[in-house]
Amino acid sequence: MITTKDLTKVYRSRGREVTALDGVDLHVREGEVFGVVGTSGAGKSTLIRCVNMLERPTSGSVTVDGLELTALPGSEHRPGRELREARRRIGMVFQHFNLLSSRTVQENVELPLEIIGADRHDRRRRAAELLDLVGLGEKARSYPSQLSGGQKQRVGIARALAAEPRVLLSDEATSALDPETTRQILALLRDLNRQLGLTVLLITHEMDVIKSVCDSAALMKGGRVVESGALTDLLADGRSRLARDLFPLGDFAAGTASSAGRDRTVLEITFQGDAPAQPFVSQLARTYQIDINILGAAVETIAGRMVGRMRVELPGGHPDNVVPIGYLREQGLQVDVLDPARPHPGADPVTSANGAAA
Ligand SMILES: Nc1ncnc2c1ncn2[C@@H]1O[C@H](COP(=O)(O)OP(=O)(O)OP(=O)(O)O)[C@@H](O)[C@H]1O
Repeated sequence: MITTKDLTKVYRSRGREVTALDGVDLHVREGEVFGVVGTSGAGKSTLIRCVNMLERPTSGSVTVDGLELTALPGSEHRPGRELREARRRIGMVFQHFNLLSSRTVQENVELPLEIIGADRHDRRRRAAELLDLVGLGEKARSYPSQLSGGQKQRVGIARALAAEPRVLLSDEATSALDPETTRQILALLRDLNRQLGLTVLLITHEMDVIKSVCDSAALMKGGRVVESGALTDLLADGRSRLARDLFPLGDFAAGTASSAGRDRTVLEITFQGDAPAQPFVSQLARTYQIDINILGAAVETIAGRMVGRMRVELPGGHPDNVVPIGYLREQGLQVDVLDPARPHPGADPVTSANGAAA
């Protein structure tokens, strides 16, 4: 639904050049919620602004719903007719809502319809429908200053949907909201994605946003996408940095004090879906008559799916445990053997669960 190929954006100001995007390839499938995460300055805002051509990329292509926007004439400030029409089919939600304070809620939602010349009756009907859809039917005559942050963002979402877009872009839509309101707005985005078949591309610096609402994600760093994919695939990849940030196990020691100096093997076992139903630790202990030390465990719901991770210690070195490790893998579990000297595979997280830079 959205594809960028080798997208670059170089800003030039006062003789300096800043490469904000450095060859970004992104593919967002129709009907999915796709999150782009990364620390400040990674290029997320530039990417989303290039997707709807609020910024014209320096090179590369952007295709949305089968139309190559980069091939359409016009600059970012003076887009041609085709580009203006294509942009209307892309809704955009902003961090600071961008509502007009002199207009009522209803009039804010009607604005995109006024611009495309819809008649008054249709505008009113459509705005009323959208306000009901976002749960704000009774606030139609209020002004933005009379609304809470969450309500303002609901108006922003209703306005973004006015021209019936197939794609919704969200630029840090929940960053200015408290955690409970964030949860409600993300749930609304998810509902709209499902009810309307809307494809959603959102950018965020918060891993929790990715975890609670996205089907797929990309991690950006220094203007590049360093990793991307469906969350379930990323979580099944022991080397995925995104997976590790999405689901940190915590700072469990790679080994215990009692085992210090002794030969041991530390495993990290990741399970998804039905796999946790199996009592694999006790089965392993019984089958191979070994004592298993559990160093840490956590279970989370990510992309609507239960995912668990457990760190265990087995007696003996890696060569002694090849058979038990093979047994676990045969059960459909993902098993990573940790290096005791470097206990966190794929370490060097770029964001933490609460979004702070690491
Ligand atoms: N209009 C501009 N002119 C010059 N440089 C810019 C401009 N906009 C962004 N940049 C630079 O491009 C880089 C990427 O910025 P961008 O805003 O896309 O990052 P971001 O990941 O969205 O960061 P944040 O989370 O802080 O918004 C940064 O180095 C930034 O300073």
